[in-house]
Amino acid sequence: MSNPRADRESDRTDEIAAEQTYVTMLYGKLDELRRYTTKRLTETLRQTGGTPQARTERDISTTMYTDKLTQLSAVEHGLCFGRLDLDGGERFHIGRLGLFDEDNEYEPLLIDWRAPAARPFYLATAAARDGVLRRRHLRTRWREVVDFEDEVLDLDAAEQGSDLGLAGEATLLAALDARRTGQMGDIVATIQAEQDRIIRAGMNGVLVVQGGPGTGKTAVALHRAAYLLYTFREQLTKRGVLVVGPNSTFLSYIGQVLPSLGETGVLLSTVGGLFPGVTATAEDSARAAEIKGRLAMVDVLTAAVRDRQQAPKDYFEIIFDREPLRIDRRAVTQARTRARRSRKPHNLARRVFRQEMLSALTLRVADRLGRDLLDRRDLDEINVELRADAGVNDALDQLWPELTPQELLDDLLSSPERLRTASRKHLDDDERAELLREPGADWTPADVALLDELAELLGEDDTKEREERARQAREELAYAQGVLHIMEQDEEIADEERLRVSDVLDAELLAERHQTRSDLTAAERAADDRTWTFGHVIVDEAQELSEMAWRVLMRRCPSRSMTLVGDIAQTGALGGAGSWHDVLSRYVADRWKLAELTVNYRTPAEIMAVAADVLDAMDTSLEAPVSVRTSGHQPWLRRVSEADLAAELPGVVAEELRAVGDGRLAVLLPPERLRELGEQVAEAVPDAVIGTRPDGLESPAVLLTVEQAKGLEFDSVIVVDPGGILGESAHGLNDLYVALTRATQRLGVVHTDGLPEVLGTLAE
Ligand SMILES: Nc1ncnc2c1ncn2[C@@H]1O[C@H](COP(=O)(O)OP(=O)(O)OP(=O)(O)O)[C@@H](O)[C@H]1O
Repeated sequence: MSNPRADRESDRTDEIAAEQTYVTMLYGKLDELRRYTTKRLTETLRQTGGTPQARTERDISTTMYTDKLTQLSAVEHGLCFGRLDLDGGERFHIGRLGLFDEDNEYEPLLIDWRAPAARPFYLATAAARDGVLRRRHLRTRWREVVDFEDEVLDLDAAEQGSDLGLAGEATLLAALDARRTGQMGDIVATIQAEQDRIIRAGMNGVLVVQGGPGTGKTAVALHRAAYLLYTFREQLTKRGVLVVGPNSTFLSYIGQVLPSLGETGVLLSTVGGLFPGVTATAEDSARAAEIKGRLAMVDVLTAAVRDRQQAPKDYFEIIFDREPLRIDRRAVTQARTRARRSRKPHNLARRVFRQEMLSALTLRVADRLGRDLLDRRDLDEINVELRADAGVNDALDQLWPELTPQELLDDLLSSPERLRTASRKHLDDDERAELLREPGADWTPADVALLDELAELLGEDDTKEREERARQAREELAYAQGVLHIMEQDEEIADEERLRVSDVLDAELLAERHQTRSDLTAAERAADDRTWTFGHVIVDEAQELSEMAWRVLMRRCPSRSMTLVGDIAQTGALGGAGSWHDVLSRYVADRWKLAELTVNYRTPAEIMAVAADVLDAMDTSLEAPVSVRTSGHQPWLRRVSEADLAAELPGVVAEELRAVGDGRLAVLLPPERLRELGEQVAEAVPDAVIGTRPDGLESPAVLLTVEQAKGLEFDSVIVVDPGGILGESAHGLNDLYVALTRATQRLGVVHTDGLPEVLGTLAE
């Protein structure tokens, strides 16, 4: 008698075996491609000499083969993760890159997840099948197929499906339930339809992706970068893609996603990292950051620059040609007005100022000598002498100095006098006091936006740099000629018949070899160039950016091809966004599109029920995203007296660490408490570290402020002193909402005095 269950098992085993054969063939193809690419790269690297064109071609090939190899090694895990069975009996396997059969008219063996043909894998539903009969999710471990999940797209099945219309539900839930590693993973195998529509949206214009916590905004933003690079490769490889995140911890959390998708040509940065040569290592108070982020700072900085364009009260004298030469207010203000009217930035307008002043001083000297006796040539000579005179130059430098953004901002923020003059109309005494700092103090992220603004206001007179670069190039060429000459002499002595060095290597090429920058990617070049403009800019946690930070980003993206992802309900920064309209109207009026994500893939329903009350208290019109799953763990609540908190918290943390097993735990505290308690917990619990350390996210337990935890997730979270988090800033409710929604499995709340009302459900 046949046993239906055993039959099903054996069918399944056969199917897995068939898939294994196919997947093994794909890996064979991948290995072959790797060998071929390595060989071509080695051959290219071995070549030398040739025409400039041949060298350029070689450079291009080297970059191409290197990129290809990087891509081929990135797709090793989960190379093939899906299959589509279509109406006509056709079948496609879907994977991390496209593979073709060269022996069979380049028939596709594996379809890149970004190719149009792969789209139904993410979008097809029983109600809108798009020719798809069955969608198969393959689960693999290394190169082995371990299981699969089939979805037959017929309407009966649709009726039994989940309300959220999830694709590959079992595979998705398995991915969501997995332990977190401290590094974000990619989601290519389980992208959901609402996410796919955003990932593949057109590249032009500004797209805002608004979504609650855990809706996959970060994941979508990164997959969109990979999609755009695939689809608009040529355009974007030249200009590069910039992905902006809120802090360096977040950047290291997401750092592996794009490389795992085979994409390396993306610059990941904070706004604070966008000014070459400046590293923002200091921190502002929340209030100082808010003040520095205000749009009014443009006027303050403009005034600060004007303040450096000085005129004497009446006059002053310098010695020229052994006689006093008077520089009076009228001549200076006239030259200053002309220079300002040129509308050039300060350092470029300086040339106009100097020319005007030198002309005025020439006439003054001519008067001294008797102007009637002098002709044009005499006047020119005087002008040249004045220009070369150290005393004259010193005087002109004082009146209109050449300035760097760093010098000017440092002077401004460390001088009560200068700051008062520049900000008289815009800041009050308290606000100015908040900004004052020691001269030479380290830069903060908010300073960087000011430096960038100043770089625009000051401009850069790069005449000298250009001359210097030309001089260096000439020197390198001369050096290379010299080297070749010496080598040739040696060779002539050694062997007259041998091929001469100059036959294979010319001086220009040798000089070029000294220049190491030619093979940099667009992203690498962009990182060193403040004026670089990107092909596309993606901003994560975009709600946190200040007005001044937006100006930095808009400058980097004049085409306004941007994807901005965030959640207005999670705004924590005092100067952050209250609405997307407020942020964008200044730059693109109402020409931006909004896409929304509504399903929460991170936070289980038990935790979301608690967080939803906080959202409701913030704004009753906001809707919490719907959780895709429950975890089976009810959030817990612990009351500890204020006096016992320091003594008891390490025990609470240790107990939760045991409960979470090999998962990761975050302890979130108000900033004041973190300083107080952090060290104590870290000392008492060996597995716990304070979060800003580089290994923070990798360790079993990490202590963070809410701001530091923004965008991150953990298997378990303990929120300490919710009342303190609420009271910390005007955005206390937003911060508490962020804190509560970081966990994928478990949540605990430790409070000291009365439990805040918004967390009432926890006590029930
Ligand atoms: N389609 C998906 N398949 C598998 N995992 C997913 C999917 N979408 C999202 N996730 C997972 O859900 C978690 C939350 O995603 P993500 O961090 O991108 O959300 P977010 O909207 O940026 O959250 P927040 O606003 O709280 O920072 C991540 O672990 C992500 O990998």
